[in-house]
Amino acid sequence: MGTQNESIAILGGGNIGLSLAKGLVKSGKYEAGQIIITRRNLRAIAELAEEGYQITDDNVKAVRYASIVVLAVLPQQLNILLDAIQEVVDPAKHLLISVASGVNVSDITNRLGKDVQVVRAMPNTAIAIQESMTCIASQNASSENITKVIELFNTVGETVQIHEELMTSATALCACGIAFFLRAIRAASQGGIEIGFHAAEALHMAAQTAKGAAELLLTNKSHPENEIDKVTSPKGCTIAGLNEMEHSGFSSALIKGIRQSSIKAGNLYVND
Ligand SMILES: NC(=O)C1=CN([C@@H]2O[C@H](COP(=O)(O)OP(=O)(O)OC[C@H]3O[C@@H](n4cnc5c(N)ncnc54)[C@H](OP(=O)(O)O)[C@@H]3O)[C@@H](O)[C@H]2O)C=CC1
Ligand SMILES: O=C(O)[C@@H]1CCC=N1
Repeated sequence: MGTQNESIAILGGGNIGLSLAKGLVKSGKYEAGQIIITRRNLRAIAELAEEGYQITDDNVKAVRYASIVVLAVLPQQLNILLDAIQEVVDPAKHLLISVASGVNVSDITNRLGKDVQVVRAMPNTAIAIQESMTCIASQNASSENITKVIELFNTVGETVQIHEELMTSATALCACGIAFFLRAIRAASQGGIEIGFHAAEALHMAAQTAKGAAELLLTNKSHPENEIDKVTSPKGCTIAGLNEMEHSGFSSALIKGIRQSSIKAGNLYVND
């Protein structure tokens, strides 16, 4: 057994559900056998059984098995799932964790018709390598259960507790954000190819450079402009490149993209 005794059901073994499962096992705090993963197309996760995870297409069975239940389906798939597990959700036994974007705690408790404790968590896909930035919020969970969820996600990265009304913003900045930075790294590598590097080495060089930039901020707790000032030699090539990027709307594009994502994140769930 892992160091935790609790069993976890992950309902929706897709991108984020599987990343969470693998991250928890990689952290060493949970064993695969403590985690039961569901999806309708069971064949798509068949190989997980060989890795020791329990897999099933029976959400009711998974909920009965576990004390922590992670809701990891798409927002538009959530109501069907909630209706399916409604009868077996037991407020005295279960703690629900929802990673569904744009779905409030009250949406879930209203749909279930039960005052079960729900903690929302907004991780990103770096959860699979224990590098997630996960935002946590709840309206009705005890501080003990919120701490439990924070500790769970601390095993797969960093966590920050926020007010629920900021969860759509957190989705845009952190969950979608990883894609924005990945696209920036790809663009940098494409520039690298144009100035002489092979694709694979350009990508590696760009990714390690991006990692170094993030580590500088996290280690020094400094502002990006302080670090940028150290790079931009007077009349040099860095400021020439930076200013060219800004003339093309680099910062503006990121800001506008994050705002657009945040608006969309707030409109993902249709409570029919
Ligand atoms: N991807 C990301 O980076 C992040 C996603 N999220 C949120 O996580 C949730 C999942 O997103 P993501 O992983 O990208 O989506 P995916 O489509 O990859 O995963 C959803 C999974 O749910 C399964 N599913 C759908 N209905 C059911 C059901 N009734 N019972 C069991 N399984 C079901 C689907 O498989 P099948 O069709 O076989 O049932 C699918 O594998 C979303 O709400 C999203 O907003 C949050 C943070 C980050
Ligand atoms: O794109 C999406 O809707 C999901 C939510 C955050 C990351 N992926």
